[in-house]
Amino acid sequence: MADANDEALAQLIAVFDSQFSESQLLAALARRRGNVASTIDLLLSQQDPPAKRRRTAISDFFAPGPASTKKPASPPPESSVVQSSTAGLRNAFDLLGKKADDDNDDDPASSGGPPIWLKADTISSAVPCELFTNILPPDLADTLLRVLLTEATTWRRREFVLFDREVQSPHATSFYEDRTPDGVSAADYWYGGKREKEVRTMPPAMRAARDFIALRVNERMRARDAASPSGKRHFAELRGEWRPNICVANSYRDHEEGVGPHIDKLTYLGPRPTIGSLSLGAARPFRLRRIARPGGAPAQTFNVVLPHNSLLIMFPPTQEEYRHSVPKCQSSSLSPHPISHATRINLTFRVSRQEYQNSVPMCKCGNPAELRPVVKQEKTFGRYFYMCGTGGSEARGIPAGTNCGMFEWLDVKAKVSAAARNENESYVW
Ligand SMILES: O=C(O)CCC(=O)C(=O)O
Ligand SMILES: [Fe+2]
Repeated sequence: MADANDEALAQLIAVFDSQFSESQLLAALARRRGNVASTIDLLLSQQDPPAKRRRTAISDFFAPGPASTKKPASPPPESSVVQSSTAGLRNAFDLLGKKADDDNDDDPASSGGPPIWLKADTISSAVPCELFTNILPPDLADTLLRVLLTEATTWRRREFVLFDREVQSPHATSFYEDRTPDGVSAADYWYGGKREKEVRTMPPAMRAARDFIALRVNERMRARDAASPSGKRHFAELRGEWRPNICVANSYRDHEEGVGPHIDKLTYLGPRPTIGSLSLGAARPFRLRRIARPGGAPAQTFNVVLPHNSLLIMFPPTQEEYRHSVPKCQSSSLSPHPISHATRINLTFRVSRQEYQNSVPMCKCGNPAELRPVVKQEKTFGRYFYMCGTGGSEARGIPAGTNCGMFEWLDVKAKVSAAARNENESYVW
């Protein structure tokens, strides 16, 4: 096979994972005379009768994202532990018939062994994560939980259509930022192709928690740098201090709620992010599923219970090699908390990197594209690409929820050199 074809094939596999065989991809590529964007359009149109499209993109819908603006959030209910939801809408887990602990998201042929249960003292030997219990002073953890239970009454549930029924995401979400003079701007925070208008300012208890978490994460990052074979961090990672300026908040009312398997969006974080995840309230299992890849380790499910006031640090390459989820679970697998009862709140602190945030390419819908890692293809493993975040644009004749076929490789080395040049310039200046 010619090199150009190889490259094109790799791009198609990066977009479609295993939805088409190699020969189908090559046939489509030949029909479109080697033009990758046009081949993507062709395959999307073949693959996607409307109902199918919804099904294939379902894990995206479960991933934290903005609520639809179709309906306003309902007014805060009386009890502070119940978040807003729109009466009458079913949660998407129910409609899919998701059973407790069901996480059948991967290729069944490569399902790996039985789930492995991890704890704080065993987790880092199995996955690129560390878990710390009692991370915050207990009073701060309880205060923050109370503050967030109140805030969560106005967090949003995403609404979308699944098998022609309107459903809600099985969790409520909001975004917070701590805007520093050179920090991220709320107005520019886009998610899933939509501008996120409701970015909130971190309340003081959240900032205080963030500071404790940053201390621990930086200490562990330095230790990992020192222990790495080169004694250095991977070149594509964030350089220097980990200063989280954005936070995604999620609330799960009870064991029936959760978030489906996903990889966090890398658009603002860049490749190989480190994410600090604080759990508050009810304790319940969190799941990491290693993605099977030819030439890589087989698929494998790992579970870990995340208790109140614990910090899970997801180091690289968690986002590149695993999907994570909070599966719907048995009520007996959830330990209620005296303040929040069955409700669990999670805060993921993240660093939005200027060099990524400020130069997101636009897709053909006119929306910022999404940055994703190649996860399954051995030849292009380690690379990243931008693609349409399934936004659509009525003005441009691209129906809402439709992928426009935009695809672009990220040149990580060029990005790193440009960032280094900028740093040097600021020293000279
Ligand atoms: O609730 C959790 O532990 C995970 C939340 C999550 O995956 C996310 O915010 O991306
Ligand atoms: Fe996530």
